[in-house]
Parts: sequence; structure tokens; C-alpha cells
Amino acid sequence: MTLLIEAEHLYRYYGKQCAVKDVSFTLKRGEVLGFLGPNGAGKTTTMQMLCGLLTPSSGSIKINGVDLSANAKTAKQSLGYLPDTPPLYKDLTVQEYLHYCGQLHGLSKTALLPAISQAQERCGLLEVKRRLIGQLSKGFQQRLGIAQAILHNPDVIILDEPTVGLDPLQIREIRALIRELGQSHGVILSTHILSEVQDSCTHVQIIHQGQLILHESIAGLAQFMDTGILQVATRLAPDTDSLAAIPGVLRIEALTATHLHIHYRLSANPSQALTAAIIAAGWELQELTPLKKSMEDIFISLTEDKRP
Ligand SMILES: Nc1ncnc2c1ncn2[C@@H]1O[C@H](COP(=O)(O)OP(=O)(O)OP(=O)(O)O)[C@@H](O)[C@H]1O
Repeated sequence: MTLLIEAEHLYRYYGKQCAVKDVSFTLKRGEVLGFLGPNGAGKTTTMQMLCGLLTPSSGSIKINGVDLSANAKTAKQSLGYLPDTPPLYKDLTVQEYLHYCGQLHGLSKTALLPAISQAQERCGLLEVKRRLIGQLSKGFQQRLGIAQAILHNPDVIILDEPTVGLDPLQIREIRALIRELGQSHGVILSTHILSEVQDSCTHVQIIHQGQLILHESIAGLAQFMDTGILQVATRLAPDTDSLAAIPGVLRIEALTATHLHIHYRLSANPSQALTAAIIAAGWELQELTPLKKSMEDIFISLTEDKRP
């Protein structure tokens, strides 16, 4: 299967400042890659290089197997881009605007109308297609921004902060749309919102001071979320010495006589043995939950580790 994006050893200098350092990654169809990083980390610079708006100082980008610098026009046909501020003309109707965008994308006359209808349908715009863009809510304007990005049915969709400024209901709708797009395309979205990555993405990538410090599947993030602590509650006070003797248990932190934090070796999770021991002793188990780090905790620990 052809990779939709192959970015290899990307560097970008602004004068002497190196904004992006040796960034390499790939994107496949069916992946939604969340691109995270603190302010000034290099997200926009990287996204603009991927879209062909900024030339890398060195390194190479292939879009759907086509080299972006050698064959920009062909490579860009596989790309749809939503900048952080959608390029909308407020005096046009939704239909007129998409017509104009379709012409810019080079769609033929016969392809144009079906493409507009399909994009409107996918983005939930059919009910407002005759309305002036300036009169639409921010949520509908954002959907329209996405519609112009997918109008020519590109393989790769790049979305810069797609949910900024939307209300919670609109955010939920746009995230559902992104997940749906991810099933048949490859999507990259940049965001500051960590929950957005867990909610909409299949993969996450964190950039810090120009360098990638994490590229993981959302499933693979589980290993970073383990704290090695079980939260245990019982109705009757257990004998902590006998629990501490169970293989895998490192130490027991008693919050109260019946609420414990049991620290364990990650390679030997003692949940089953603890459950069995507590039940057998008649201490009445009420809770046994692994404590997990949040995305925020992971993000902070990864970026703090790399501070100069
Ligand atoms: N045109 C430019 N000229 C000089 N320096 C720039 C330019 N654009 C970006 N930079 C610098 O490059 C670094 C990376 O910026 P970039 O905009 O890519 O980061 P970002 O992760 O998108 O940040 P934000 O989340 O704040 O948008 C920053 O230090 C920024 O000041």
C-alpha cells in the first residue's frame, strides 16, 4: 500500500533559527494523526511544508508517492488543506463558494456539481447551501472550510486547529466528521486540545522545539498511561502485610484503613491475585482500579524531560 505522506529528515531554518529539526514520519490511509505541540514548537511550519506552502531547508516530502518539490502540481492534487482561518468569501453563498473552489481545484464541468453535492452532504451543508456565508454560524463556516478541503476528494486532508472557536456541540459534530473522513482518507490535524487527539485520532505525534518526541498509536499510548498504581477500596480493613507479600506488589500506601494505593511492578500486574486474596479473606472488595495518567500528564512529562 502506498504511503499517503512520507516526510523524511525535514529541516526548516528561519535565518539562523532552526524551527523544524530532522522530522520524519508517515501517514497511511485510514489514519487520523493528531499533531500536538506547545506554542512555537514547529507545527504550522511542518504543516505548511507538507502543503507545499513553505520549502524545507532540507529533507523530502512525498504525497501519495509523488515528490512534492519535484512534482508540486501533481502532489498537491492529493492534498486538501484547511488553514486555521478558513479562506471564506462572506458575500458568496455556500453553493457559489464551493463552485468557485471546485474551479480552482481544476474540477471539470461534469465533475463539479456531483463533487459539490457530495462535499455538502458529507459536511452537513445541504440545508444551508443557498445561505450567504457571512450569515452562517462559526460551526457551519468551519464545515464549509472542511468541504472546500475535501471537494476534489484528495487522499490527504490537513486541518489546522479545526475546532478552534466552536461551541461544544459544534466541536462534537466536527470531530465526528473528522473520524468519518479518516476512514477513507489520511488526515492530519494540529491541535492544542489533548482530549481532541484521544477523541478523533488514531495516532498522535508530539513536536517540541522543532523535534518529534513522540509518534504513537492511540492504543500504544496506553503504555505511557500506566502509573503502576492500583486504587483499592474494601469495606473492612485488610491486612496490608499479607497484600504486600503478593508477587508484583512493590509497596502499599494506605490512604485510610480501607483505601489503599498499591504500587506494583509494571511487568507483573497483581490485580487478579489481589482480588482473589481480598475476597478469600472476606474484606469485601469495593474498588480495584488502575490509576492512569492523562494525556496532559504524558504531554507535560515528555516536554519537561526535553527542556534544556
Ligand atoms: N516567518 C517566520 N520567520 C521567523 N521565524 C518564524 C516564522 N514562522 C515561525 N517562526 C518561528 O519558528 C518557530 C516555530 O513556529 P511555528 O509557527 O511553526 O510553531 P507552532 O507550533 O505552529 O506554534 P503555534 O502553536 O503558536 O502556532 C517559532 O519559534 C516561531 O517564532
